[in-house]
Amino acid sequence: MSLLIKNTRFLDVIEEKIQEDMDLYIEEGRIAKIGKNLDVLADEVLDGREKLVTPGFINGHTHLGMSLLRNYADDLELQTWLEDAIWPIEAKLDREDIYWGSLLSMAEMIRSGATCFCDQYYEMDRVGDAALEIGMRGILTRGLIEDGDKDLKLDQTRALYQKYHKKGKGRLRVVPSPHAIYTCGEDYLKEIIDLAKEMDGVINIHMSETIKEVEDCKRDHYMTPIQYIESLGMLDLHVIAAHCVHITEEEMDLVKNRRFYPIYNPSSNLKLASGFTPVQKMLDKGIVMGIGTDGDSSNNNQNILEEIHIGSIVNKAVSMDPKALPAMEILKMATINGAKALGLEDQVGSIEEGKAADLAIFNLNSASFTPKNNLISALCYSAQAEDVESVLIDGEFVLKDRQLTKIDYDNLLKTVQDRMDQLVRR
Ligand SMILES: CSC[C@H]1O[C@@H](n2cnc3c(O)ncnc32)[C@H](O)[C@@H]1O
Ligand SMILES: [Zn+2]
Repeated sequence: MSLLIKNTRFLDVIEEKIQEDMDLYIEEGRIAKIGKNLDVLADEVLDGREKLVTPGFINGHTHLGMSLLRNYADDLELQTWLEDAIWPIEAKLDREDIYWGSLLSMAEMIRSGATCFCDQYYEMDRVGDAALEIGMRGILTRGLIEDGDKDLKLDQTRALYQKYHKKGKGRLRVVPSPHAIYTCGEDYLKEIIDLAKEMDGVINIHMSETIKEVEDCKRDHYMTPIQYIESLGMLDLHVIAAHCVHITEEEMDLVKNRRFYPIYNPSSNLKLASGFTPVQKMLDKGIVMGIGTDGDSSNNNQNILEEIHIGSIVNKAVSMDPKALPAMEILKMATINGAKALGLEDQVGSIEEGKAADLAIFNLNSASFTPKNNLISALCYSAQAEDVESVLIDGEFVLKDRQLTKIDYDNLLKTVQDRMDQLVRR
């Protein structure tokens, strides 16, 4: 199956510009050729004149199964939200709730142009099944909280790795994932680090999200959270570190030459009142960052375009600098730098020959893109999810003319509603 997108524009995150009047030739799931007036025959030709093609966006931190809990527990700070509201109801979620909730989150992500995620949750085999069904790329991480089942959870991570790592033509990865330093003790964290070394040397964790986390860490370990994980040897790994809201300059210096990748979650940090991530400071130190939506009970959606927009403008206001986190910089966080953060830059994150054809195709005949003064600005500041006309993953349409191609969307919405109605009665 081959596809030629003719006479189009695309977001080039390497050259940091919009490439105009280009042809993109996609064959066997890859971007095979990029150029002007390509002389190729394709099974399908798409007129790209009123379109803008971007790399599929990368959602670097999610809890996909949480979509059943959208608008369920609002207006609380992290610890109260988790302990009094979220963990009690999560204990009632079954495997099928998590499957359907994850499918809904994936549908929402695709409908806003995202093609890849890094998810931390429970029942991750069902999240993997949902990803295989809808065709998404992603990292599956079984969230590890230390309790009576701690060894069982490590075994579940091993089993997940055996069954899902590199499945779906290599689109899925499995990575060990301590939930946070405040839910895993020192020995358990060390065991997880050892497990990560046995696997691919990658770890996914919530880091320095709240002032309470930092203060408790200083009280218990006489170190800041990043000094603490360094003392455990975690910084020898590739670390996908969600949040990093309360990170000091010293900590930034500690991680800047390591494979430590903070994932910015602006909506969640705003809604849980966790604080403001010093994104521009970290970027200035050369730290590579991704961006993520977090879960549906702290965001409360999986719209990656909204995250890009909010993430940029909040950072400007907080730093009182309109030049902070400009459109191209945050678009890179959602594409090439997000791919680096997840260790997937050889495969995705940019429109380059040889990379997987994970692409979002925007329809420019919309208010958000009219007039076409600056398409990079439009993607960050005015684009809407409805402008995402089609999405390809591995060269296959997963969204075509706003229709999800692999699943029944109406049935999905109905099933999630039914399951939530049942859940509250359980
Ligand atoms: C053990 S699976 C993942 C676990 O994380 C919870 N969670 C969701 N959002 C956050 C957040 O912002 N900080 C910390 N923990 C979070 C989720 O509800 C699951 O219980
Ligand atoms: Zn999270």
